[in-house]
Amino acid sequence: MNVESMRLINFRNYKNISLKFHKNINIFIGKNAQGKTNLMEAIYMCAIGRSFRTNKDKEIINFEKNEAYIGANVSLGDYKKFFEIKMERNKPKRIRVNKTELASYKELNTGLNVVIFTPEDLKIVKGGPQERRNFIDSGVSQIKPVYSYNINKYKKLLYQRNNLLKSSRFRKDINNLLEVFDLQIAKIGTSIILERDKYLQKLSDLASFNHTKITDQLENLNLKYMTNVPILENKGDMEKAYLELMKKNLKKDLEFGTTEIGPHRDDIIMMINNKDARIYGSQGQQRTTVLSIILSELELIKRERGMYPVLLLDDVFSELDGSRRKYLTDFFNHMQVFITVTDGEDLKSMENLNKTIYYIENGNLKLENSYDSSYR
Ligand SMILES: Nc1ncnc2c1ncn2[C@@H]1O[C@H](COP(=O)(O)OP(=O)(O)OP(=O)(O)O)[C@@H](O)[C@H]1O
Repeated sequence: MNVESMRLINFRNYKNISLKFHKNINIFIGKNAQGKTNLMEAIYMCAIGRSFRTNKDKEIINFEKNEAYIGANVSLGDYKKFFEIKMERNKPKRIRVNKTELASYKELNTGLNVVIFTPEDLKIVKGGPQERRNFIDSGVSQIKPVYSYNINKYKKLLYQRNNLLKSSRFRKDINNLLEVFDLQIAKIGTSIILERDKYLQKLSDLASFNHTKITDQLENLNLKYMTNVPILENKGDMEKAYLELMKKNLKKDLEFGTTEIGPHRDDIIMMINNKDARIYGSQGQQRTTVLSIILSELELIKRERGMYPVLLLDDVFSELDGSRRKYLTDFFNHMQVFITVTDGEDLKSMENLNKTIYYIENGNLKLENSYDSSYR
């Protein structure tokens, strides 16, 4: 799959531009604050329907304007799609695919897949459990769109349950009400845990393979999914065990006004040579862990969707040392990649690869002729 072309109108610092992309490597070179990440954001939005930087669409609209537009022609194997996103101040954004309007951006999930790698991703290792849950949720959603529906439903039910717990003193019917909620929560929570567990097992095998190769057999990476609900083979039995646990914990839940049991407390433990990477990993080891995981995500999407996703590398390429950069570059043959750099020097490892380079200055683009090594 690849993004063939894109039109941006009043999108951040781009007034009105049309871009044609290379089906393999695209590079955006520019000094700081010129608009490189803005382009990554626009591509990401075509796949996921929302930004990776903000939940507020109005921030994306050019400061001086009231509307913004993204249009993108996307090739998905044998067929093509035309995505359009229109944003207006103080109105929900509108999304069209092949000129048909979608009811919500969540419906967009079945089209284009993207994997993004930014310096912020270090949080997957270093940050709190919420960062790791978000990471796993966005990974599962890309290959199983119904999953994000379940996550949203679960969050709503949990919010309502916690509100009920907090108001329990004023309600005589609290036990009956909670019973209704708990049945639904255990059902949806079980599905979420099983999906996460399945995804993480696959991801862990691939990440461990990548990590060993990147580190020249020196390090062994192991990812372990942690949940406070027992994972059982039979889904019905698991739901029952989940409900039992909720019942056992009810006294405590009522006391604190929050729900203890469930996937909102899940975490992923990342072990390098049997030591917790979050606590004992050096900055370099943590970075390599993220790289191993991101590369595994690409492979998982390929397995599930039959095509590699589009890869967005924002500000990370120059941060990697030579051998890691080489390992990453070897993946580039298979997919469309977008890379941002501030300095052309960083691109030496890609000298002989086919690519398109855009120079970016204050929301203006200059295209350097596409370079095709096969004509040399
Ligand atoms: N809504 C907006 N309207 C107009 N300009 C905006 C808007 N949002 C951000 N910008 C501008 O976009 C620029 C930042 O763009 P971007 O984040 O893409 O930079 P970058 O080239 O990736 O920089 P760096 O290398 O520092 O990461 C800034 O000049 C900022 O003022």
